[in-house]
Amino acid sequence: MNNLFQKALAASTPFVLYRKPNNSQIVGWFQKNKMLHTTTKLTKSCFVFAPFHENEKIVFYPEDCDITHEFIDFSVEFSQDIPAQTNSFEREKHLLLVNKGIQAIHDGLMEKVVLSRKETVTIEQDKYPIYFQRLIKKYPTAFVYWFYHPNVGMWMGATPEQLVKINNNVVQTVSLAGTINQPNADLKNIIWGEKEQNEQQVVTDFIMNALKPLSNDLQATKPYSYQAGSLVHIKTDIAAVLKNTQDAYKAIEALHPTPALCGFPKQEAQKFIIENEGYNREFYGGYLGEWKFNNLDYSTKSDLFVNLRCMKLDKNQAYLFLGGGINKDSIPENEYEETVNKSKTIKSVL
Ligand SMILES: C=C(O[C@H]1C=CC=C(C(=O)O)[C@@H]1O)C(=O)O
Repeated sequence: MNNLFQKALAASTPFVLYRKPNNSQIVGWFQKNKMLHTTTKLTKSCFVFAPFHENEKIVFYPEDCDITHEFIDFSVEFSQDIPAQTNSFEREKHLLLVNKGIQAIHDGLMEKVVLSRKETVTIEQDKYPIYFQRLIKKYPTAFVYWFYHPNVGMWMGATPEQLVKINNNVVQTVSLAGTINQPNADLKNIIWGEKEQNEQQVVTDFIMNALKPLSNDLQATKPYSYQAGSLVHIKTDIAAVLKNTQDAYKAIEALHPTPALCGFPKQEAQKFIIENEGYNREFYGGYLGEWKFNNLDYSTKSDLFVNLRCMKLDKNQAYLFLGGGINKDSIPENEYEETVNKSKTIKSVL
């Protein structure tokens, strides 16, 4: 087993282990004490763990952490896939929520809202490292992480969605939305429905408008099909050259949370989520990763991901966070089914 796992298991102090997409190294940040560092604005270089709601404090690990890199050197067994089970109470609850969202869209309150539910699964506490190893092996193109802070809790996930990759004055991001369940899909030949195309276009338009004031050179690819585990999404790659490198953080403030996790218009969707979802998303739908900023020359080199396909771990329980984009063409039963399919990303490693 990698030394990093042993170190994480023995740690009572805050840590994060992560493996970037298509990378053969695991990075570990270990804080030297139990302090909880929070901020409302990212200024110094750090590992950031930001919540979904912008008015809640951003957690970060400062750069003076013990930072270690280690090549992936383990093999791990997979247990048999447990078929995803339908809980009729959870299903009814989600159908009611989605129906309410569709009604609000028909009433003209908003165009799109991402509605989610939190599902509890029984797990084995001594298998946390195994769950993490399985995520690493199973999702080579995802950002896979294991985060722990005594005041925040333990989180783990395998996200397919980059929030931003920033290299000085170039910001790269993606519009990722629309879902079908199709393992090993023939990506070139997928025909997307209107509901999914619209759902993703809302995200692309929002990102382009958010970045426009900060850039004179903004480009987007055509939408294409992207495999994330057994699911396929629609994806557009977007790149902006910033007028001012100092605006890197403004780009994050303008983007987060995008309509891939929140909705459009942002304020209305966020209000609807708070008033109707019935639980606090905490760090689900937030973002995490490396924020590198040098205020002497204003250089930035950051790699941040949206926190989804994730779970919060508490002893022998895992809480899975499962959401989906709702628009005027949504069919509630299909939306529930989509959350069941999304739960397999995590359930297949438990
Ligand atoms: C909100 C989630 O996924 C987002 C990312 C890709 C596709 C999505 C969708 O089809 O609804 C969501 O916007 C989630 O996995 O919890």
